[in-house]
Amino acid sequence: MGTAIATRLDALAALSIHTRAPVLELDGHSPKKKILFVTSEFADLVKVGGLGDVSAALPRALLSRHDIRVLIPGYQQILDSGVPIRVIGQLPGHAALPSCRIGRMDLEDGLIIYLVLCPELYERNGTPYADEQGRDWPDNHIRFARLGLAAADIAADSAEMHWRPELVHANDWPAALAPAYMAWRGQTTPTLFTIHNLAYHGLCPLECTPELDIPPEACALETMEFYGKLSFLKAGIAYADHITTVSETYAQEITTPDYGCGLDGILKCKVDEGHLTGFVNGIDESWEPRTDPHLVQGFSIQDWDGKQANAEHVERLFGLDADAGPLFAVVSRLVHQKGIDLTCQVAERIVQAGGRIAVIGRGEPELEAAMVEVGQCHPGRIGVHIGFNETDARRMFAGSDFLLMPSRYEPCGLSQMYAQRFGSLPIARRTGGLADTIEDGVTGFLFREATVESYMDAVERAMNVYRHPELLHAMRCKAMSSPPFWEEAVEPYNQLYHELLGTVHNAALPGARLR
Ligand SMILES: Nc1ncnc2c1ncn2[C@@H]1O[C@H](COP(=O)(O)OP(=O)(O)O[C@H]2O[C@H](CO)[C@@H](O)[C@H](O)[C@H]2O)[C@@H](O)[C@H]1O
Repeated sequence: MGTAIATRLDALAALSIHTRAPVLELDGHSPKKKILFVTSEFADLVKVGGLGDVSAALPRALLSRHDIRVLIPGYQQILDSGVPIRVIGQLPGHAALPSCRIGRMDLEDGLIIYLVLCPELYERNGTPYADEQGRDWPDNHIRFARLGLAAADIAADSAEMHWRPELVHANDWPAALAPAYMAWRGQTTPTLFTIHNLAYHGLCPLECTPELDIPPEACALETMEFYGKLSFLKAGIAYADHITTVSETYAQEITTPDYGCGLDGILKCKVDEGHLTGFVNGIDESWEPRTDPHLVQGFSIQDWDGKQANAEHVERLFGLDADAGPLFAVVSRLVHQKGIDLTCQVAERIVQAGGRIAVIGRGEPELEAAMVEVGQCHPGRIGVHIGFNETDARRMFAGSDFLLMPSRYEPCGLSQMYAQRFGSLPIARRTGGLADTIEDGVTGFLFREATVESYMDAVERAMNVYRHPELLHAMRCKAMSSPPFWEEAVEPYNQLYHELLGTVHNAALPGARLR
């Protein structure tokens, strides 16, 4: 086993792990283009999961190349952030969508955030999508249609903001009506729609069509109708000029019935037309183990003391026995997607084998309860915190030996890359972005089936590596340098923006986009 790993590491070192996409030759003098990035989360201000991280990092990484600005609802948390807001525009209501104002925030690093200011829709306690009890807001269709329509209005210059985007980049179902409203109104500004998670559709009854000012012809099978409902996500797919998702493997998976969430048919058509591409996410530069201010103590491949200091902190925080057993971490939304039920099932076997587990997460009430119960059965060996805490999460990536991420599907996944960067080896299912970012036996451990047996096989391989410090060290070093930073990961978006901006509207982009 150990020899096999060492051999693979040597072979990889000789070959150079990264294969890079060919770089499109762009005119060095091409001017910065105006891009509106439409999203429902932005990590600095409001974050539920990975969409928040990407929305904060991707536009920043593009700032040197484009005049890119973010549009997001003016949630209570954002108004409370203390960053000054100037009102710069006003938009009328349409059907049941109330009128709103547009606010502008200038962040210290130069990124400009536009806010859709609409107190009756956004100024509430809770998350962007749900109340404090986790129940979806009943008017989410109005709240996020308002976001999409605001983007379309800004693209049409209706808000008179003296800034009009040349391309609109919408993300996930909450922003998906932006390209749709633009298409229904005959606006020709190019649009890009990025799917971060195909499982969240943004469904509402067909009867909402007039409320949302959706033309009746849009409620067809080829456009927005989905099993007798309106699907925001499907509208984004149907109307955007191009669609991306966040890894190459997920881009392929979603064209199959197993992963397509009922949309594999339309997505397959998009592939055939050359309109669907997968680009793996990057990580931002705050993921630097030497200097991250969240950590108890920094560390590097030359100086591991800080990793041990973070491990001891995590042990205390989660009430875990201080001993030599491997420390496993779970940092995750506690939802079916993430295979949390599988982790509950393997937890006892990990403990029996001498492991300890620290869990932080929140999500579906049944999975939260199941996780808490597993923790109560193994005091000192499994500690569970229900909640969301960025500092604790970072210390867990830094302090743990392994990250458990047995996702049933994973569009890209960021947690496994954060773990790698902080020297914790992910144990993950070979799916989506996990398959694209983890080299089995080199920068983590992959297993194929969503079963306890398959999962335990990978856990046992990890435990075996743990017993061979020289192998553990070699894998950690490889893992820490493997995740791409956004500075590099953003280049395919830059190229795609240029292609879309230089293409006749609605004409197919050349070449097979899905590789
Ligand atoms: N309890 C907690 N406390 C603190 N931090 C916590 C936490 N629970 C989760 N997090 C953090 O939330 C983020 C989760 O991001 P992921 O990309 O791993 O998954 P998510 O499913 O949310 O994102 C979706 O969008 C992203 C972005 O494209 C895709 O990578 C992914 O596959 C897709 O499912 C990470 O920053 C993680 O550290």
